[in-house]
Amino acid sequence: MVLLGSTGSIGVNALIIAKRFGIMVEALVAGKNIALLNEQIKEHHPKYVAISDANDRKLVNHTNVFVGKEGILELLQKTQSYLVVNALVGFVGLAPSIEALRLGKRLALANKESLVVAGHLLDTSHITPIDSEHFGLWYLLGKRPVRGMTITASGGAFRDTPLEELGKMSFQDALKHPNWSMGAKITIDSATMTNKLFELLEAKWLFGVDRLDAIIEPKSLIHAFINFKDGSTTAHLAVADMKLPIAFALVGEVEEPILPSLDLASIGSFSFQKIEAARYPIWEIKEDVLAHPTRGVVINAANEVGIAKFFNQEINILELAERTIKAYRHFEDAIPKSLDEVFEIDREVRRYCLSF
Ligand SMILES: NC(=O)C1=CN([C@@H]2O[C@H](COP(=O)(O)OP(=O)(O)OC[C@H]3O[C@@H](n4cnc5c(N)ncnc54)[C@H](OP(=O)(O)O)[C@@H]3O)[C@@H](O)[C@H]2O)C=CC1
Ligand SMILES: CC(=O)[C@@H](O)[C@H](O)COP(=O)(O)O
Ligand SMILES: [Mn+2]
Repeated sequence: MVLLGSTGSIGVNALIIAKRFGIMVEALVAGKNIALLNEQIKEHHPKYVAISDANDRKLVNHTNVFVGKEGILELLQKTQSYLVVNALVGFVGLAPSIEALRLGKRLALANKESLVVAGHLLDTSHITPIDSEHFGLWYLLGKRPVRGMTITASGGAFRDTPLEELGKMSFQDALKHPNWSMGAKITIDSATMTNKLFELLEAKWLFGVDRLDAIIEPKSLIHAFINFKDGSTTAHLAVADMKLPIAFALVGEVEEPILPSLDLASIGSFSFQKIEAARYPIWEIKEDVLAHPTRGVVINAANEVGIAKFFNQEINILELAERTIKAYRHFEDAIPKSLDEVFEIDREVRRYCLSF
């Protein structure tokens, strides 16, 4: 396989699964964590490697090193592997997703931003999602007609913070996810509920279902529900650990233990809460976004600019969502009809969001 984002939270888990199932690792792509990349090279012996920064090339213990965004595409073109795992974070993951699909490879996709910004332009029949909720939905789907789908949210780092204190919370506070250990960007998206908005779009493009919703389940043990036309609802439950969705994405069918079963008696109870826009302002536009799912590129670009500003302490977490909503309303006609237009709109929205 080819693994993009090998030094991240999903990347590290993907290598654990690859080792367990004897999957050959043909190429590794990382960003700035060269120390970990070197350890991975030593253990997995990839034929090709790519990194983000040319200055780090001399630090990499490998002779076939590609560099930068173009380098990732060149590396993909060299590889023979059918399976590409895209665990890059953010918009930077889109071009490699497009290239992997263009090359006829199967795309195991953790980089949900690819689907958020261009889901209507990608061939999802060649994509296997690596996301706990979408894995849950896929696991539950059978032949029976579906009425709707509901995914769960943890509520993120600020689910119990008094509303009047939200504006004072720091980037570091937002990184304290209650249940999952993940990279910084998705953890911030979880605190703002933008991750769940993205996941609704992801579900829309993957499953083609229009009735989509999300609900808070604070234990992150229930990941997804399917409401069938007949009135039945089924739920997918599993320990909060990405190794299960990753194993299925890498291996296909898995018939051996990946995670322990849940002990329902010790869990005792489940509770559910509505997602309120007072705590998660991004939720104000949820219905509109679901009615206009091709506008995800605007939300993503504004959100990425906003996260950088939140990190630099230029704005607080409520302003992050407000700015995204402002951009979403400003660019209401920005509907990409081609992949080129996705890149164009992304650039334009970033310029706009940096101007205020
Ligand atoms: N973590 C999770 O449990 C889940 C994650 N996802 C999605 O999976 C994706 C990855 O998330 P996660 O693993 O948490 O993120 P991390 O931040 O932990 O990892 C991101 C990876 O991408 C690499 N990277 C970032 N920018 C570049 C670049 N310009 N060039 C090359 N490599 C780059 C990083 O390299 P380095 O660290 O070396 O700089 C790292 O290997 C995201 O889209 C996220 O939404 C989805 C569901 C669950
Ligand atoms: C592990 C995973 O799939 C994440 O996307 C998770 O859903 C994030 O947690 P939240 O439910 O807090 O967004
Ligand atoms: Mn998820």
